[in-house]
Amino acid sequence: MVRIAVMGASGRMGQMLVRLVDDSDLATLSAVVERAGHDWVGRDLGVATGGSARGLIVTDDLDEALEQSDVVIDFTAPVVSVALAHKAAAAGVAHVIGTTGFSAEDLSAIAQAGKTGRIVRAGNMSLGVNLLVKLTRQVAEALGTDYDIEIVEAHHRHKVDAPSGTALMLGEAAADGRGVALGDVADRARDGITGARAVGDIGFHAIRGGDYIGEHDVIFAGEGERIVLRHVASDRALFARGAIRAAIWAEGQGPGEYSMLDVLGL
Ligand SMILES: NC(=O)C1=CN([C@@H]2O[C@H](COP(=O)(O)OP(=O)(O)OC[C@H]3O[C@@H](n4cnc5c(N)ncnc54)[C@H](OP(=O)(O)O)[C@@H]3O)[C@@H](O)[C@H]2O)C=CC1
Ligand SMILES: O=C(O)C1=N[C@H](C(=O)O)C[C@H](O)C1
Repeated sequence: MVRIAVMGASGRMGQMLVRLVDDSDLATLSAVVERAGHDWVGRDLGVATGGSARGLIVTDDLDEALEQSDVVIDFTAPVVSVALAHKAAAAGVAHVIGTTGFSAEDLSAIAQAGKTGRIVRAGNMSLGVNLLVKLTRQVAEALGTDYDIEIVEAHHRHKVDAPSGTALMLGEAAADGRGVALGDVADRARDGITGARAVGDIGFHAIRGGDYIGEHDVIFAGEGERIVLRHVASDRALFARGAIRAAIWAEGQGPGEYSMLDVLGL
């Protein structure tokens, strides 16, 4: 059994992960972590989630949690995930990062931790989206810049980052298919007299509202036709299942920063 610690256990993804690790025949829940001062800290996890006591106390002691675990799964916030990447690497614990919204500096700090630690990081842990990443690359390469690429994503009202991690993965794949760097062609905020669309740009649009779980369209708009690649997530369990699969996979790997494409063999 792979011993899994869940970071940010009270969050939307944290609670889903706790449920699905409990259901897994291959993994066991070794620790649940929340930030210092959180009202779950020191409480039994079962009681904190509205059930009966189960003998697992929510902790803010990360060192102790890492000592008891083989892998830590982390869907929290960039500042938390960057610090944890280094701590987990030093403790010899694999780190699955689902957090999104990283800056370029954050990403290079995580890459640094991946020189000694084992990290799987993906802005989306679902099989469907990772397949869509492969398809987007392929279609972008086949069509070229006669087809304008626009990426539209929709998420719940609580989401704090835009574009979504998934939208950025899809944008990277499209740019890669065209042999360009996304940073050179991304158009992330149109407003006012923008001028006509520049050839080769990749546009991003973020809808925020209600209880959307996560929807992504990659639109290839040409003369006389449009191709739309779409993924709709209708259950957060999708992401949690992918993260647990990544945790079990990471346990057997050497140092490095891996993606879900590695985990899924895509
Ligand atoms: N890769 C993927 O497949 C997916 C990625 N995500 C990403 O995961 C992240 C979390 O999403 P979601 O669950 O909806 O967000 P939530 O806000 O519901 O959960 C985040 C959790 O992390 C906790 N947290 C914050 N700081 C710390 C800390 N120092 N130590 C431990 N826990 C901490 C928060 O506690 P508190 O509330 O007290 O601050 C909260 O419980 C986002 O970046 C989101 O984009 C989401 C779904 C799928
Ligand atoms: O914040 C979310 O909820 C999600 N975040 C990820 C992202 O930024 O793409 C993945 C999923 O779409 C849900």
